This record gives sequence, structure tokens and C-alpha cells, in this order.
Amino acid sequence: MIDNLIEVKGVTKSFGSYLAVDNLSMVVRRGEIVVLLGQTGAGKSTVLNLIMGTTSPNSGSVRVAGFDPHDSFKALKGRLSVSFQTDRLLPWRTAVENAELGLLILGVSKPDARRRAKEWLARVRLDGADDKYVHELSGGMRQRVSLARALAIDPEIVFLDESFSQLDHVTSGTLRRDFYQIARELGKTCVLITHRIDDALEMADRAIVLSQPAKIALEVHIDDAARADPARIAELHAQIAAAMGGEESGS
Ligand SMILES: Nc1ncnc2c1ncn2[C@@H]1O[C@H](COP(=O)(O)OP(=O)(O)OP(=O)(O)O)[C@@H](O)[C@H]1O
Repeated sequence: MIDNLIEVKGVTKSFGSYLAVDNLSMVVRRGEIVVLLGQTGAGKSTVLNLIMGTTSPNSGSVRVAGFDPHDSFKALKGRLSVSFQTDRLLPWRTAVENAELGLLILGVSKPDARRRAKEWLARVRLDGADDKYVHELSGGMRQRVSLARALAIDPEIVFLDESFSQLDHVTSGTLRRDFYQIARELGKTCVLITHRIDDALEMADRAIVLSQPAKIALEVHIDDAARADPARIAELHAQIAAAMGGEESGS
């Protein structure tokens, strides 16, 4: 079994003459939660797209579970899941019908998909909301359906692209803690994008700050001992803020 689940080596990515990613190298180990931070436009989403294989580098290489994610898109089908800033739910489907979508696409039988989707909705604390339509759910509940949909397929790697950032602080805080608990319990490998330093401090094994164009400005390890030490957390917060250019872009 490959331990370095994600390997990015010397990757450069340009859009026309604009350099978005500059000779970036990083590794994500199996079971690790890595948070990518950076100011708006730093190239965080581009790095995620390169890892998910939805775009390809101009030079350098990306490997996910040993595969080139762009050229071997099909080999990784069902092994990666992503949840975005907006929930991207289908409004004409109920919560459970949205949550089972990935399973149905992967060919799981209807009764099995329904059962697993219901289990996941309960797991993200949405029991009782199975038959509600998207417009009947709050923003936080919609993100929970989106997470249930992402996790129901039992992916090896979960990507979250600013999944909590449109929610108010309290809602995003509880969702973040619930997600963290599930990810830890299942030992999922996660790559999270955020501009909120608190997200990184609460969830990450490792935080990587990207400067623009995307290259590593700072990399810090965070463990439970650090999390329990307010002085250490304040120090890490200051280090990350400085690497992000001195300010958090909106929080
Ligand atoms: N398909 C594209 N074509 C042209 N330019 C692009 C494309 N995708 C991204 N860019 C540019 O690359 C830069 C990095 O964008 P990216 O979305 O990766 O940044 P980000 O750090 O995720 O920003 P944000 O936090 O605002 O989402 C931006 O200047 C953006 O305009």
C-alpha cells in the first residue's frame, strides 16, 4: 500500500502568461489531514484541481495513489471525493436523494445506496431530514448533506474547498468539529483549503501556507499537544498570519 498518497513534484502551472503555480513540491501521507492556506488568488484551488486531475501541470508531476490523476482519471473514480464552498446539491432531489448520488453513479444498487445515504445523513447529524428538499434546509444542513454525499462513497481522499467558509462562525465551527471527528475516526486522508487560520489550527496535522504564485511559504506541524497549549497556538497563528502576508482574507 502506498504511504505517500499524494505526491506533487516540481509542478508549474500557467494560464497563458500568468504563472499560478511555481515549482511546487509537496507530499500528503495516508491518514494525514493537510490544510492549504493562502490569500485569495494564491493558487490553492489550482493546486487542488491539479491533485484531483481536473487540470494538468505544464511541468513536473502529480501522483495520487501512484496514478497520474489527469491521465488516469478513471483509475481514481470513486477513490476521491470533494465538497465545495457552495453545497452544489440538486434542488429537485431530497436530502437522501442527493446523498446517494455518488453511490448510484458508482453502480451501487438503489436499495444499498439508499441505506448507506441514510446512514451517512444520520452520521452528520441530519436524521429526520432525509425527505426534505434543499430549499427546506439551512446553509449548514446543506453543507452536511454535501459532506454525507462526499463520504458515502468511502473515498480514500477527501478534499474540502472552503466548505465551511460561507457559514457563520458558530455553524462552521460545529460542522468543522464534526467533520474532523469523522475524518479522524475513519483515518481519512484529507486536503482542506481555507483562508481561515482557525480551521488549520483546529484540524490540521500539517498546515501549508502558499504564497502567490503557489509555492510553499510556510509549513507547520500541529499536534494535540500544541492544540492544548494556548501560547503555542497563538505563536502558530502569528507565524501563519505573517506567512499569509500579515492578514487573514475575511473570516
Ligand atoms: N482556468 C483559469 N484560467 C485563467 N486563470 C486562472 C484559471 N484558474 C485560476 N486562474 C488564476 O490563477 C490564480 C490562482 O487562482 P486560484 O483560484 O487557484 O486561487 P485561490 O488561492 O484558490 O483563490 P481563492 O481563495 O480566491 O479561491 C488566480 O489569479 C486566477 O485568476
